[in-house]
Amino acid sequence: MPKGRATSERAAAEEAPAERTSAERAPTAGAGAGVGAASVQLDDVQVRFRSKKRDVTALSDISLDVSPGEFVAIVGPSGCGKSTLLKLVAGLLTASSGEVLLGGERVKGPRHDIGYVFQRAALLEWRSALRNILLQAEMRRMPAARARARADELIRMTGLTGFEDAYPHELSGGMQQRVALCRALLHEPPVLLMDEPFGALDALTREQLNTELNRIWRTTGTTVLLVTHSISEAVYLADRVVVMSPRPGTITEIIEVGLPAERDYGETLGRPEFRAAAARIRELLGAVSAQD
Ligand SMILES: Nc1ncnc2c1ncn2[C@@H]1O[C@H](COP(=O)(O)OP(=O)(O)OP(=O)(O)O)[C@@H](O)[C@H]1O
Repeated sequence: MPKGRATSERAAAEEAPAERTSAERAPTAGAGAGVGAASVQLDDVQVRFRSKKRDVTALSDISLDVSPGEFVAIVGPSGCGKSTLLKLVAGLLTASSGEVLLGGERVKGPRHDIGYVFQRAALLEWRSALRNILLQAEMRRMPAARARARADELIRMTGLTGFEDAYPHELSGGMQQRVALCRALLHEPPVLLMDEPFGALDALTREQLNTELNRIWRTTGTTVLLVTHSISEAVYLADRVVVMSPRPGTITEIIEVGLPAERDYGETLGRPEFRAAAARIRELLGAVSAQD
């Protein structure tokens, strides 16, 4: 295999890269029934980026406790530090002050056990959908039979059956994002981090994927942190929505959505709890952001 290709394959798998600790195998408190989900805690976190040209405080006074199995959405104006917050949890960035804990353990460096999904699916074009998903297993040396069974299950859940041998260029944007989601979930991560995963999709595909993500979250029981610019996506999917202020990002308010875990899309959008939460978030964000 060419060297560049091997490096790209490693980088792609790193999106959701080893073994969970016993602390992370705590029972799931949320809606799901499945894998061990981890808690996430940020305690008085501040992040400053310093260079010769500028000194930017991206996050300030961030304290947040996410229970195992909980779904938390993060909304806020562009540049308020949402992606920075996810990178802290993944250990890709270190806080300037304060602490970040995953499953009760301090995050000291990149956490290869988590799942990460980005706006762009970042699939390897020379691998089929199934082989893109199984890349995760190869990098982790998961037993082949277990990996294949899990991949098949995720493929079924995401409606990709029949497209296992299709290459990325043969898949729609929504299907590519489904493959990225399967890859991120293959090793049953204790935490799934999603950074605007559906931002580049059309409204209808986004709705479908929201419904699938709600079902997958309930089935796997993993903890999810989702960054989104869509208020309705945040409220439809989350147990709680964290609303952030413009830079330096602080937490303005945390909204309890108060909806049952199982959510029919159309029915949920008409519910008073949904409308109340969405209205409050819109009010908090004011004119500064958010698509809907
Ligand atoms: N590696 C970095 N070096 C310097 N500054 C950075 C770095 N990463 C982020 N920043 C700055 O930190 C602030 C927060 O960035 P971040 O990407 O977290 O915002 P965001 O809320 O995710 O934005 P968007 O919604 O536009 O994606 C921005 O001002 C950005 O310029």
